Amino acid sequence: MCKPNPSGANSDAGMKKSVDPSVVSKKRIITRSELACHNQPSSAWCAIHSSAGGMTKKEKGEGEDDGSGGGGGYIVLDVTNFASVHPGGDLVLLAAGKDASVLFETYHPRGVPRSIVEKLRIGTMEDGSFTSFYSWESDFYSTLKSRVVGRLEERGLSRRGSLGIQVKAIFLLVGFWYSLLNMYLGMNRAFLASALWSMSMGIFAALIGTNIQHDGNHGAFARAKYVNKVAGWTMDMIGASAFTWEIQHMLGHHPYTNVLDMVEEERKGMGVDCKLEEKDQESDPDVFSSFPLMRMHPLHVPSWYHRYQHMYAPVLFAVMTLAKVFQQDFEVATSRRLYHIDANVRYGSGWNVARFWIMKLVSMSYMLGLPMYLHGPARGLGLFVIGHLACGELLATMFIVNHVIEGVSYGRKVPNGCGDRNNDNDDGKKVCKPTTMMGDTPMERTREMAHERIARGGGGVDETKALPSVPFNDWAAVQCQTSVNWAPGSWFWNHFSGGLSHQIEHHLFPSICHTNYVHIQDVVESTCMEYGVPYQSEPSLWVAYGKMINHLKCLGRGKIE
Ligand code: HEM
Repeated sequence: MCKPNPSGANSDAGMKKSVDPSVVSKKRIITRSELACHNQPSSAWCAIHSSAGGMTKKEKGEGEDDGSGGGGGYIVLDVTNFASVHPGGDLVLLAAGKDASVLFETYHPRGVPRSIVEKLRIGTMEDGSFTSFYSWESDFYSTLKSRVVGRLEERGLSRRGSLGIQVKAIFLLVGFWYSLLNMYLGMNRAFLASALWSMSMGIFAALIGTNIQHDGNHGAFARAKYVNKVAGWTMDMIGASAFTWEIQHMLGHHPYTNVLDMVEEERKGMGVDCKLEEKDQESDPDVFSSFPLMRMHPLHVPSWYHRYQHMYAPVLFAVMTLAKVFQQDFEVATSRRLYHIDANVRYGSGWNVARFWIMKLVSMSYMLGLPMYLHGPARGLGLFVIGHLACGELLATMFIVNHVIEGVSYGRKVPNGCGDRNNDNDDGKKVCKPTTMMGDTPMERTREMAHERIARGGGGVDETKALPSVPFNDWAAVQCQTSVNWAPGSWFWNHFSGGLSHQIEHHLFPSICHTNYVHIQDVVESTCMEYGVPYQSEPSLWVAYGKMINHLKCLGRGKIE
C-alpha cells in the first residue's frame, strides 16, 4: 500500500500528476516504499546513485560529507513529464519506482548533463535504502564509453540505427509474411510443404525478435523514438508481448546478469512471498526462470533429474516461446509483476493493457486462428506449434550460450558476507565475487596475468603504468565476467544473431545499434586487457553450443554448491 507523505507530494492527487520539482526541496528524504508508489506512467519517480548523476556533495544539496565519497547516496528524480521529451522516449518510464542507476549509466554512452538531472531532482533517498551489488568507483566503464563513442564518431557511424539494420528489417518482415502466406495457401498441398513454410515463419520470427524488436525496445533501432517504438512492437506482431519482454530483459536480465539474490531464494524455498516493494530488485530472472526444470545457477539445489538436463534442454528450449506467449505474458499482464519485478510501469496504464489484449487477439488470429480455419483445427494447431518450436530453438540456442557456458561467472547477493575463501569481501558489502561453476574467479586470474604482463613489459604494454584498479563488482566488469561472445568480429554472425554474438558489447552498450558491434569489438577487448578485466570469446556458435551443453551437464550433476 502506498502511504501518504508529509509533503503531500505522494497523496492521491500527487499520484495523478508529477511533482513540480521547483517547489519540492531537493533535500527532502524519500523512503523506499514512497518511491515504490511512484511506479506508473502517471507518476514516475526513480532513484539514481548520486555518482551516476555525476554530482558533487554540494550539488547533491547535502552540504556536508555524507561519507559516501560522493557516490554512496541516492537522489530521486521525477521523470513523469520528462518522458514526453526524453530523447530515448518512454524508456525512461521503465525506471519508475526503482533504483535506476544501472539503466541511467548504461543507456547514456555520452552521459547526461548535470543540469537536466538537477532540474528533475525532487529529493534524496533515505540512508540505507538500497544495498547494491555493484560498485561505480572505477573509471573502467567511463573510459570504455568515451573510447567507444570516439570510435563510432571517427568512423562516421550513428550510435542508434543504420542502413544495415533497416534493409535487414525489411527483408525479415517480408520473409515472415511471405512464409505465413505460403503456409495459408498450402491447404491443398501436402502437410509437409505447409510445415516447412511454418518452420520458415518461425525462423523469421526469431530473427525479427533478435534483429528488430530487440534493438527497437533498447532504443537502438533508430534515432527517432517513434521508429524505435514501432520496431519494438514487432514483438507483439510475432505473438509475444513487448511489455513483458521489457520487464524481464531490460529490468531484470540486463542490469543484474547472472546475479542471484540469496535472501529471496531462501524465502522462496520456505514458501514466503513478501510484498513487491520489500523485494530486492537485483536478481536476474533469466537464471532462475527455468528452475526447477533446469538448474542454471550453481547455488540452486540440484534434483536427480537435473543429471539429464543437458539431454532434455534442447527440447525445453524449443517450447520456450510457447510458454512465453501462452503463460508468462498473461500472468505478468494480470498480476502486474514478474517474479520480484514490479510491472506496473507498463501494465499500470489502461492504454498499454488495451494494446496488450488487442495485439494478442490480432496476432493469435493470423498465427493460429486462420491456419486452423484454412487447414482444419488439428493441422492448423500443428502448424502453429511447428513454427514456435523452430522459433524457440533458434532463439534459445543463440541466447543461452552467452550466459550459461563454461568459464562464465555467477554473482550472488547474500545477507552476511560470503564466508568462504574465494569470496571474502573486505568492504562489508553484501556481495560476493562472481565465480564460475567450478568456484574460480576469472577476474582474479585475469588480473594476475595482467600484472605478470606488465612486469614482463613488451607486447604493447606500458610497464611504467600500474594496472588500473577495478573492483570485482564494478558494474561493467561484472558484465564482462557474466557474458561470453562467440564468433567475435564476424560480420555475418553479428547480422544473423542481431548482435547476440557480441554479447559483451551488447551488455555494455545496449542502446548502441547492434550493427556497430563489429566496429567497437576491438576497442572493448583491448580496454578489458588494459584494465585486467576478463573478456571471454568462443570461436564459433558450435564451439559455444558444445560448451553450453557440457556446462549444463556439470551443473546438472550438482558438482559445485
Ligand atoms: C532517469 C533519468 C533519465 C534522464 C535524466 C535521461 C536523460 C537523457 C538525455 C539528456 C539524453 C540525451 C543524451 C545524448 O544526447 O547523448 C538521453 C538519451 C537516451 N536515454 Fe535517457 N534519461 C534517463 C533515463 C533513461 C532510461 C531509464 C533509459 C532506458 C531504459 C534511457 C534511455 C535513453 C536512450 C536510449 C537515449 C538515447 C541515447 C543515445 O543517443 O545514445 N534513459 N536520456
